[in-house]
Amino acid sequence: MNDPSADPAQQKQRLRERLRFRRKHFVANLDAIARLAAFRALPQPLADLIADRDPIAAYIAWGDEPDILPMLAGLPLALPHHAGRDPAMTFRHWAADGTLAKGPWGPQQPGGDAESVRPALIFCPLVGFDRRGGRLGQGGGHYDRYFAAQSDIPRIGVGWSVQEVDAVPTESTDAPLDAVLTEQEFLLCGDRL
Ligand SMILES: Nc1nc2c(c(=O)[nH]1)N(C=O)[C@@H](CNc1ccc(C(=O)N[C@@H](CCC(=O)O)C(=O)O)cc1)CN2
Ligand SMILES: Nc1ncnc2c1ncn2[C@@H]1O[C@H](COP(=O)(O)OP(=O)(O)OP(=O)(O)O)[C@@H](O)[C@H]1O
Repeated sequence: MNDPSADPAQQKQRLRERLRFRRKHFVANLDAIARLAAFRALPQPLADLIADRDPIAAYIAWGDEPDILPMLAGLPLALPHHAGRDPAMTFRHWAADGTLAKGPWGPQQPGGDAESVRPALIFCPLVGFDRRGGRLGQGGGHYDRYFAAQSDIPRIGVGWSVQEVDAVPTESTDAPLDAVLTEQEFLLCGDRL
């Protein structure tokens, strides 16, 4: 379990491995109907929160991440974009019929001609989370850097319920989530939303 002598970065890396394993098995064993239903409907409090926000940053699901695009259909969207295999991440406008290309870190991203934009709210994929808004990502610090630079943009983590832990180890560069969406609940964290 948690090794208190390890530094937070090491603790996070161990936790990532455990939670990716847990996520993989959870998704592989999901009942077909439950899988179809998961993340399909916007919970009403969340629908109220994102109304009139333009654009909303989503992501193209990668591996076992939840696919939130059906839930956001019809809304003005942006997606993360990397110009190269470095941590600098921006967001670009994307319409459902817009082109996508494989990005340098794996996930699909908008094509080169898409316009750069500042999202009004960000949905970000989670490897892990806790109920106070602690967030564990892929470990690149990509979202962390963006959140540090644009700290006023509300950020909502998205993950499967099995990705919850008691407390995500924190470092000084971590920015807490304002809310978490799982297939089971929409959880507000802190008092920004
Ligand atoms: N869907 C999606 N889009 C995203 C992210 C994400 O986590 N998910 N990102 C979040 O930053 C950014 C891209 N950066 C990424 C960095 C690492 C990995 C990743 O999955 N890396 C390894 C994990 C480590 C491993 O297996 O050792 C992998 O391929 O599984 C994915 C995206 C922007 N777009
Ligand atoms: N604002 C920042 N400026 C510089 N380095 C940063 C910043 N935020 C995070 N980092 C560095 O990025 C590395 C990865 O951070 P962390 O383990 O928190 O990633 P993560 O939150 O899981 O990943 P991501 O943000 O990509 O989802 C750490 O070494 C951290 O120090």
